[in-house]
Amino acid sequence: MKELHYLNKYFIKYKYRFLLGIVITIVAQIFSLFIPKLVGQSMNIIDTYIKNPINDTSMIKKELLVSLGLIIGATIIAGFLTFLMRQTLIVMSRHVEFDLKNEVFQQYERLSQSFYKRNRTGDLMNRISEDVGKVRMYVGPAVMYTINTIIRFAIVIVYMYNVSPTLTLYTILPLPLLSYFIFKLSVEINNRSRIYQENLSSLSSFSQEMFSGIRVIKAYALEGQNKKEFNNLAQESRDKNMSLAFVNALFGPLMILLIGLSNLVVIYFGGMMYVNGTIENIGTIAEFILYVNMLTWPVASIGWVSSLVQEAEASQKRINEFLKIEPDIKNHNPNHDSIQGSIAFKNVSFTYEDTNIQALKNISFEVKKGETLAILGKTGSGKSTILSLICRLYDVENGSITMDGKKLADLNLHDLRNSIGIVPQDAFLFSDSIKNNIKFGKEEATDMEVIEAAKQAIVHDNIINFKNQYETVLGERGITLSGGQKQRVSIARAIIKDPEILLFDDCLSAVDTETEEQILNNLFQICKNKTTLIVSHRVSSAKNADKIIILEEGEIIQQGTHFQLLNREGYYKELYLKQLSEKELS
Ligand SMILES: Nc1ncnc2c1ncn2[C@@H]1O[C@H](COP(=O)(O)OP(=O)(O)OP(=O)(O)O)[C@@H](O)[C@H]1O
Repeated sequence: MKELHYLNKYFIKYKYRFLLGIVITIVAQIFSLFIPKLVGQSMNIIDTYIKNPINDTSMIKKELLVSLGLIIGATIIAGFLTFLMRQTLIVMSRHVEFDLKNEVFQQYERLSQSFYKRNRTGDLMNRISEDVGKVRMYVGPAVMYTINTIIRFAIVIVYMYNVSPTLTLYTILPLPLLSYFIFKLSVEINNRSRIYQENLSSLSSFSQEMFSGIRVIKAYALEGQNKKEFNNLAQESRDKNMSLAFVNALFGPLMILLIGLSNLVVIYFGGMMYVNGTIENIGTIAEFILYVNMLTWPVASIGWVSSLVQEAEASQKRINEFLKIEPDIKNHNPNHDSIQGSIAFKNVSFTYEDTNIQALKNISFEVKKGETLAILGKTGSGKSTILSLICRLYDVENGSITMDGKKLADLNLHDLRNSIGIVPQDAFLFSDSIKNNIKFGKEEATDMEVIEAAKQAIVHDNIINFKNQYETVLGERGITLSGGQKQRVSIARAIIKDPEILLFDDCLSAVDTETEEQILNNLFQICKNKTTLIVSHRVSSAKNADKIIILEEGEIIQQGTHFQLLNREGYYKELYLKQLSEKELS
């Protein structure tokens, strides 16, 4: 139960609802307990008539009708109160579920990039859906049935004891057995259901990946192979489900068997006691049979609830592990910083912890506010890493990175990231309208601003050719943009933000050179007062920059302006000549 203590704060938060739920449960139990008493009384009326038959039965009929009316009344009130009990306690658990989901999600948002590399998306999704769902079963049904059981037990046993202590003892004797069997069965159901869930998650991961890669699958004609793999997984899933269905099917009959057993005990011992005169009224037996039936579910629920608590404990443990993780990148400065955009790297070396790859070696350069720096180099030479470090997705341990003369780590993290507009290499767009995708950079942007940004990114003409224009939905249920269109929407998103620093990570690779030229001309105007870093493989993207650095295996091998570098033998000149001849050829 240690891990579940974490949830106490939610019980405190919803204490009034919780207390109300307990009060309603007590009142509901009291009303439901009138019923056996009234049934017992009715039986006694009949018993008295059988023992002393009279001609005028109208009195008996009247008494029976009154009893019947009272039974119906008590049943309706008890039913309504049970409904209210669920409305308070189960609804409270839904509130806790909502709060906990939000808490986990907020924690996900806080955590750094490295966390996402260590954990699989499926696991993250499971925490927020499956695990939170299991915890809710503890906060809701488990707590509700425990309260219900305790209250019902306390009241019923007192009632029964007052009527006949001996028969009470016989009645409750088989109940621990019932609870034990139900517990064992619930544990087995949970185990099999976990195995089935795991299998189901492999099946859905496989399908999800297949749908995402459907183009490659079709192009390589791999449908048959995939079908076979899917079939195997689906068969496994079916077998697991059947084994789960088997134990599930035992639950009902086992309950009925054990309830029947308890009833037999009451009938047998109650009958014997009636015969030898230990109990006076036959109605007592009927009353006890109803008590037994009222007790069996709460007793059975002890077993079921214990397995729910076990499950919830395991789930909360996993959730707590995530909630306790501190992000690697923390904000050390609560005060606001106004960022100008002068960036300086001094002897920066950087190694990715997980892969142990040294991406940067002793890098030093400076970009002043309003300047443009182009970074060129072979693939894997460390260009994107420089941009990641500027966004403080990782902290450096060797060397220093400063912004406006202040260490990056000493700046307010939110202000730093807010001052940056980044266009990543793999332009990610959300399954939303084009307009909202662009507005992601500035939520309050007007339609005019959206159109203006799209025009600057040379994607406006493409957008207005779509049937729904800026309202066109992208992604799974919408249209698929071409690589170049995606890149340009992503550029528009950065432009609309109007940040102090713009970082373009090889984001023109999928557009033709003519469009590239147009975009670069526009960017040249937009970026006049902004610090701009352009990562590229093309000289055309770099030639107008104030400074160009060339990276090779994490080291700067050349730096200077376009003309300075053209006058030196080396990577840049070779690249220029190669790309020039390619252009001439085309
Ligand atoms: N998130 C990461 N975790 C671990 N290693 C990484 C990560 N990102 C990059 N690397 C490694 O660091 C090195 C530099 O990668 P980086 O992405 O900075 O190169 P790049 O010059 O931008 O390459 P490209 O031109 O192909 O985009 C590579 O060897 C890469 O495998």
